Amino acid sequence: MLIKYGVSAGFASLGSAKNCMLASSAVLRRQQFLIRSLGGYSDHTNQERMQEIRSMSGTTLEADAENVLREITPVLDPTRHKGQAGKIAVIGGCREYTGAPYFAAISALKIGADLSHVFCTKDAAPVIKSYSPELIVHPLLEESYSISGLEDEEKRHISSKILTEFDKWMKRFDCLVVGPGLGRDPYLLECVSKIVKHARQSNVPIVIDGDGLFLVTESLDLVSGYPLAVLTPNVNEYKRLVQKVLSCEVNEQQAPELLKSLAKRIGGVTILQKGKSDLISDGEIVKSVSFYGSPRRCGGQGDILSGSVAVFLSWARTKRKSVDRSPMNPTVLGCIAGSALLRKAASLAFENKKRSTLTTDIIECLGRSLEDICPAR
Ligand SMILES: NC(=O)C1=CN([C@@H]2O[C@H](COP(=O)(O)OP(=O)(O)OC[C@H]3O[C@@H](n4cnc5c(N)ncnc54)[C@H](O)[C@@H]3O)[C@@H](O)[C@H]2O)[C@@H](O)CC1
Ligand SMILES: Nc1ncnc2c1ncn2[C@@H]1O[C@H](COP(=O)(O)OP(=O)(O)OP(=O)(O)O)[C@@H](O)[C@H]1O
Ligand SMILES: [Mg+2]
Repeated sequence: MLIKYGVSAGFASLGSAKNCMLASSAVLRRQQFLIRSLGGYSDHTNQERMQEIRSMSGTTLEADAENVLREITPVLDPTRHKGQAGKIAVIGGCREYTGAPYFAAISALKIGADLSHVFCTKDAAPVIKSYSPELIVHPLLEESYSISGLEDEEKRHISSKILTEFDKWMKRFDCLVVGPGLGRDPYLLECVSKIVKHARQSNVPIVIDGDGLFLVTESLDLVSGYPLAVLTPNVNEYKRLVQKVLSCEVNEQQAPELLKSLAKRIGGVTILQKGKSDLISDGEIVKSVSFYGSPRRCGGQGDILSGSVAVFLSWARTKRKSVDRSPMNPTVLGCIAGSALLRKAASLAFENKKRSTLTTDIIECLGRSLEDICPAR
């Protein structure tokens, strides 16, 4: 069953009937705007999409994303110390991909986390360090090529040293992002599987993205039944997940229902299905973030999203411990906030840069986008 808007939002600030009506009309206006903005396209898929959005109006999925952002973003309190606004670690970065972990880790800082670490392969580390002095970069992981020629016993020894080293850090993190630019090397992925298992034992939330999704699609047990796991698949990653778990093809017509079944089947993990609209489900409710971002599809936007979700999820968990005003799962709140902020920043960047908009331009707009919604004072 899809949750009706206003009941699902559940924030105290939306508690009165009057406020609910105001909020509903704001959502309707947003949907009408979205329908208008899609109206310029004539291809079949977009016609279907318009129909889908119209049919959502009765039982609207659209999250009240700005309110979510306001609710979970902490005030800048001078009594707080370094680390209290979030300590994030990205596990990713290999010989091919150094941009993805950088985008995820720097986005976390730009939003407001205090510390952002990257655990990557030895070869990728100097490159990632050279992008930014703000990141703490650990040249920890090994790929098969760097240990080729070693005996199996030695390989096992290296793998256990990597795990021991990571364990020293793990409990300090509020959230891990596993996968941006991780690559698919079997030795490296085996090591990362062990890291995920340890993180889970320690109840550290984990956002799984990029090649991390390749890993968990092959080994669902890693996340199955873990409520602090968030999966952020793009269109391909989602197709693979649906085929593996539900043994069927993706059906655009029943996207919310399919997503909810998938999240439920993986034991109540939260899934953020990226696309024209971002759809989010924890197996209980489904929410969407649909307002228009940018028509540029440059690589790296999903990496911004995974770093952002990690920060907002951590903030939502902290807020829940202190006030507990929202009945929504903190992982769902983190996804709504991350998706909304990325789309707003992409839209701002596109206003300025048009066709030449790149991921770094979007990252530069994260701060202003959040500031517009939650002024720092
Ligand atoms: N600068 C970088 O270092 C970047 C590295 N990235 C990393 O690259 C690795 C692979 O990620 P991918 O996103 O390419 O993996 P995917 O499995 O999504 O994509 C694999 C192939 O599918 C194609 N594809 C992607 N989106 C599609 C769509 N909407 N419809 C049809 N085909 C589509 C791609 O062109 C690619 O050839 C991950 O580790 C990821 O994190 C990306 O995050 C992009 C930026
Ligand atoms: N067709 C689209 N129209 C509008 N926005 C989109 C569209 N597709 C994706 N997005 C937005 O871009 C964000 C990143 O999604 P995308 O599918 O590009 O991820 P990705 O492929 O994992 O990216 P990356 O290149 O970082 O790996 C999504 O959260 C969504 O908000
Ligand atoms: Mg990606």
